[in-house]
Amino acid sequence: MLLNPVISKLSGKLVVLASASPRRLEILSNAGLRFEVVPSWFKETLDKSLFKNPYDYAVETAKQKALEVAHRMPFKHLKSPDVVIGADTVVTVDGLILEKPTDKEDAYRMLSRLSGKEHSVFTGVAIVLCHDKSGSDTDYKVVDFYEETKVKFAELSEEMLWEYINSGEPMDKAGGYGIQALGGMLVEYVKGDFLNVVGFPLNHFCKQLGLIFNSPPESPAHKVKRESDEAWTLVNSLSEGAANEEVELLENGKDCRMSMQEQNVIGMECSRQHIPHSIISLLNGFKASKTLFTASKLKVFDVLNSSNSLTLEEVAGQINASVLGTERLLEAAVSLGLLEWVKQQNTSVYRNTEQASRFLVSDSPESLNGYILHCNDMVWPLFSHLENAVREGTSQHERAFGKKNEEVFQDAFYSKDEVKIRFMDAMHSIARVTGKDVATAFELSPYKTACDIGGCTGAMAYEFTKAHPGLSVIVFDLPQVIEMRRHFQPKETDDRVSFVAGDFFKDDLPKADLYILARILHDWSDEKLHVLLSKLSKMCTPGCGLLVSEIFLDEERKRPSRALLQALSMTEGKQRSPTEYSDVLEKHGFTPKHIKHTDNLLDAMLFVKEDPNDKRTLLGCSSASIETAELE
Ligand SMILES: C[S@@+](CC[C@H](N)C(=O)[O-])C[C@H]1O[C@@H](n2cnc3c(N)ncnc32)[C@H](O)[C@@H]1O
Repeated sequence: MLLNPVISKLSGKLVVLASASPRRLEILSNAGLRFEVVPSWFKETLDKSLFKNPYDYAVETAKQKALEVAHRMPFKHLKSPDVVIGADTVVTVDGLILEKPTDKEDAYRMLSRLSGKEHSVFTGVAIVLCHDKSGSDTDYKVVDFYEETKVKFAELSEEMLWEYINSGEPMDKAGGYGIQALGGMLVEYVKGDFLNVVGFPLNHFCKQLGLIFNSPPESPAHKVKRESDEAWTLVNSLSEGAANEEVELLENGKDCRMSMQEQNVIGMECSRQHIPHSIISLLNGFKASKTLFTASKLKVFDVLNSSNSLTLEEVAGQINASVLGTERLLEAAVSLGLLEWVKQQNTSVYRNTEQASRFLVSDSPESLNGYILHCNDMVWPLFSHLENAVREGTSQHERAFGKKNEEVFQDAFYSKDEVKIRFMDAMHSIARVTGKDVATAFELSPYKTACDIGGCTGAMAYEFTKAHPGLSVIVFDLPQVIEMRRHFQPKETDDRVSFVAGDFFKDDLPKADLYILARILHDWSDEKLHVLLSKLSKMCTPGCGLLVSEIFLDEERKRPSRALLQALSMTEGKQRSPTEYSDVLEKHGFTPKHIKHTDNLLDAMLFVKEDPNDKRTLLGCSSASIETAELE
């Protein structure tokens, strides 16, 4: 277990990431770190001219971001973090520091400066260690560092620059590009840590953690305790300067001493007997999911939300469960970072973590509760028959629910009102959280009327009208769904959203100049897609748009695993890559124009209906942009 333990050394501590960047969040959570996100309120307004070097500026900004959160949390969040991580990434070229572009013109200026040249990307990182001295008094120790990576851009043509700027990707990124997505196509080479360019130098960070948490050698009496502590190995092995030092590896009760050089020579002799962390996570993954589902179903997060904090007995009383069972559930939830267990005066109480308050409490604006209950009641029983699903290549609906499932939606989801509301709630919760990113993925001002095909509760449609003041949206869905839509009406309704009932395979579709297909196409086979797409193709005049939002597989169909795992319980649908979607859509005259990976569950692709007699520019999209989309 050589990779993860330095991170797991932090388990049990309240670690906070003082950054809203989804890329930093992804890098750190992929590394196995458990943390809460509390975006810093520190404004990035330090006077750059006061800093001798660009990295001094990035480090100071990172430090101020982290300290602001460390100081704020005890008062605003009523809890004290143990460790706060701040980071700031800047790009430097020609002696200038480039941060995030303020608008498209600014992005253009930045990217033209980078064109054809090598530049440096610096990420400053600050790790604030908070130590409670007594009562309200806290000591802060700051460890900071920076990492530099050099990146060379290819020569960028004007069309390429604007194509990239219009994709929307540059706007929230230092230097105006994201190397992990479309921006990767602009890059000729990278010298140094790639993740540093993405926004967080993971390797350097782990080394610093190793240094911070590397305790001095202890007496043999302490070693016995350490045998169960996986964290020990990496804390030592990642310590900076440890290359020639003796490190201690305690594996399965054996104490092997060797230098770091020896470890390299004899390979993983000592660590071979460790089960890889990824396999342990998989072995326990279903237990963790079911813990989340059960806590949601028993309304643990709701009762804690209404009282802020409760003792074990109080939670058990409110959720109407045994004290012993509740204790096990709450302890497991604490270990998963869903709850906190804190001492208050003479008692210990449970509280929701920041993330649980945002995403797990059923009436919070970003609640995923509907989707979680759908996973528990609908997806979980299907997955318990996975072996049969694989053997037979069919949906296991009949085995799981005792009923045939000939028409996916009508039979599985809409046969009973209770099940229908649960399914709609699941769609609603995901659409509310992802809708804004999908709605703002592309410049849509040429379109005035849109139709959200299979738009369910209208949650996505409301995000589109919010984002595009000139757009009105018709939500088209099955009659059984439309009749229930009032259950999900938002507080502020919008006259520009209207609802039409119908079957998209059989009935006429409303006329619009943009059609939205969010999480629709993956549900159907290629044959059914052709039925729907030929109807859409007939409705569309040249220039009409078609926005597909799905989880896109990569071209090798290897990732993301959440899409491939979802496919395991599908009835007749399948997950597809951008090229696979393009292939199907192009057969119906829709040309791919732009793609956006939103970093927020759903990706999006914009297609435009071509005039069969005129393959040239439509709606301001040049043929160069078509090529870019095809390359994707
Ligand atoms: C997976 S949900 C996606 C909902 C919504 N677009 C979203 O992203 O939240 C699929 C939607 O398609 C609708 N649907 C399925 N078959 C349909 C049909 N034949 N005609 C109209 N709507 C249909 C379902 O009722 C459901 O609302």
